[in-house]
Amino acid sequence: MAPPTTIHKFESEEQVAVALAIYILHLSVKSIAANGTFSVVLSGGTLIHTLRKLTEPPYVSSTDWSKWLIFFLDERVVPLDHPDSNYKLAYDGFLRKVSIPESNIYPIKEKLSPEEAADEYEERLKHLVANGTLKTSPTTGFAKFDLMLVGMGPEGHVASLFCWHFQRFEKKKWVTFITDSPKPPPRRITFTFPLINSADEIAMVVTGEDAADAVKVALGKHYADYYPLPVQKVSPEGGLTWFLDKEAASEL
Ligand SMILES: O=C(O)[C@H](O)[C@@H](O)[C@H](O)[C@H](O)COP(=O)(O)O
Repeated sequence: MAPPTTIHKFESEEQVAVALAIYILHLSVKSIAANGTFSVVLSGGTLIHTLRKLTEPPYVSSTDWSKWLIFFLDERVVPLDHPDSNYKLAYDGFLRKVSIPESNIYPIKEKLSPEEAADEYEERLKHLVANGTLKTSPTTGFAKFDLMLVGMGPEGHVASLFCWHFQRFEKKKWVTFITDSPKPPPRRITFTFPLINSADEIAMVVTGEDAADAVKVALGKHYADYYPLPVQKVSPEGGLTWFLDKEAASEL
């Protein structure tokens, strides 16, 4: 059965940021009470800016940051201090402003090829499942994160799973790689759909008018028979919640 999908539309990106912070904090309290931790997967892109309210009062003091575990949905294979690094983006815009212990943050390993970096990240996730740090999905056997925060490109890509690129069809691997990403830089690693869809909760966070056409394809009523965009394959075991501003929702 398809998971429940909730669509929130807001007048402004500022309202998206506030609603997103409240939604995340609510989930953090629930997960920490249930598991003792809150495992969160971050995208790059505009999402990190939209997370800004979490770092500000009153939200910043409404969660136990020491229980958060941070992972990366996709990452550019560059040094962690490179301007293209999603880790650097997340660190500068979010992580350095809150008190998540460094040992709870899982960036990619540097100085590996894309293939090696993907394999190493997958092995690390499997180890965290084996030692009980991460939950596992009883249905798929993949790791089950409490929350994935997913952005979407204007042509409907999510993570580094792009239209017309085979990585979107991966069934077995947890993490794979791409060396010809149409969005620069070309060398990246990315979670696969089976891992993404094993999540408890996914928030699709999409703002700005560039995204409006793909939002219409993903959520509109008349496009179901066309070849699906990557974003249309997002279907987590738990809930799916869309956060849209007026511009992103303008074609709905
Ligand atoms: O490496 C990346 O670029 C991101 O992780 C990517 O998957 C991003 O989430 C989308 O491209 C949306 O990006 P925007 O929100 O900037 O459009």
